[in-house]
Amino acid sequence: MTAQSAPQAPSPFASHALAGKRVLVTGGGSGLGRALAGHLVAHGADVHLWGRREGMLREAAQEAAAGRPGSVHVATVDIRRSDQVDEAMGAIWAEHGPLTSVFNNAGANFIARTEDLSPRAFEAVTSTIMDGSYFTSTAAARRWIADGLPGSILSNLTTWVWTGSAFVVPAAMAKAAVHAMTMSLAAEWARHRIRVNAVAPGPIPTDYAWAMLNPTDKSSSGATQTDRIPAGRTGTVAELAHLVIFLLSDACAYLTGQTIAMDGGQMLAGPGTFAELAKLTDADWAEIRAQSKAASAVSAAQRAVG
Ligand SMILES: CCCCCCCCCCC/C=C/C(=O)SCCNC(=O)CCNC(=O)[C@H](O)C(C)(C)COP(=O)(O)OP(=O)(O)OC[C@H]1O[C@@H](n2cnc3c(N)ncnc32)[C@H](O)[C@@H]1OP(=O)(O)O
Ligand SMILES: NC(=O)C1=CN([C@@H]2O[C@H](COP(=O)(O)OP(=O)(O)OC[C@H]3O[C@@H](n4cnc5c(N)ncnc54)[C@H](OP(=O)(O)O)[C@@H]3O)[C@@H](O)[C@H]2O)C=CC1
Repeated sequence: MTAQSAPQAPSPFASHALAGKRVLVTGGGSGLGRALAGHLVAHGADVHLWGRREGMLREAAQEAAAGRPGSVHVATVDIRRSDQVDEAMGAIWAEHGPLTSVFNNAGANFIARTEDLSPRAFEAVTSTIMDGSYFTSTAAARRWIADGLPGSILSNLTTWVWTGSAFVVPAAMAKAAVHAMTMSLAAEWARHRIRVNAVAPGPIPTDYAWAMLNPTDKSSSGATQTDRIPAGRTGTVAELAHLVIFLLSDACAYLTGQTIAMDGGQMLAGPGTFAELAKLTDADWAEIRAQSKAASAVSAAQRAVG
């Protein structure tokens, strides 16, 4: 299969689609969170970026706020620490006003044989994804509920929540836990007008994810190979941004409890399917048809009825 080039995917949304929204993006100093921040600002949102590296957060804010100075704010927060999360959330409420939306995007991951992982390695990954998403979501929601305000929580998961994945077991487990949180809190908090959803992107190359998931020339796998994706390419930040903007907007106020995959068909083209036959030529298919029809004719000739 030849790799397809990504379409430009212009935004289908008006530039005010997120006007009045104040969105927290965890893990906003790098990768997807950093790139998404610019799209959120371009659609009218004010954005708060959290992460542990102050320099990167400041650079990211400058980049994202280029079109609207003052629209992006940063704070250094380790989301594994509930005390830090609560203090930083309180500071947003006090200094900027209530958030409208939380995007649980921060993540930690690396490929490793599970039998080699130390307890600290397991915890480094699971606490970032699971505890961090829980602490951040509840710190915002407690305030929304107390203030009688609506809110929207969105988490950045992966298709491993449905398939699992070998060699990234702590991340697959923790993302599945956040998937469960998404469904559970959607039902619990709908009466407070708090929506809880998630996205599950397929591969969208970012520097750190690829350093962690495909670090050597022997570590390439179906998870990161373009030719194993039916769409023939990886996803783009713009495509993810459009889904995120829609889910954070008021256009889908009745949509809650859902995890939406956007992976070019990757998850559905696993090794137990025939998806790899997309590489066959017309001649290959003609030969396949001839062979299977011949086998069918033999079997038909042996039938006693019909
Ligand atoms: C099946 C269908 C296919 C689907 C395909 C989907 C395609 C792509 C999907 C991508 C999904 C998700 C990707 C990502 O999340 S990528 C994000 C990557 N970004 C990050 O990880 C950013 C944050 N990362 C970090 O902070 C660090 O990398 C780390 C996770 C290691 C945590 O750092 P921290 O400073 O907290 O921890 P330490 O360095 O002190 O280490 C803690 C213990 O962990 C051990 N360790 C660290 N690295 C490794 C390693 N590479 N292998 C094994 N063990 C490791 C370390 O030794 C410490 O343990 P000990 O004290 O016991 O030694
Ligand atoms: N790239 C891809 O193909 C895919 C990515 N995803 C998900 O998208 C998200 C972003 O990944 P990506 O942009 O690729 O990778 P990055 O490594 O660039 O992003 C991860 C971010 O999380 C932050 N982070 C990690 N630990 C903490 C912590 N304890 N407290 C606060 N922030 C933290 C990091 O900043 P710092 O280290 O400064 O704290 C970093 O900015 C992840 O959840 C990932 O699982 C999902 C599917 C596919």
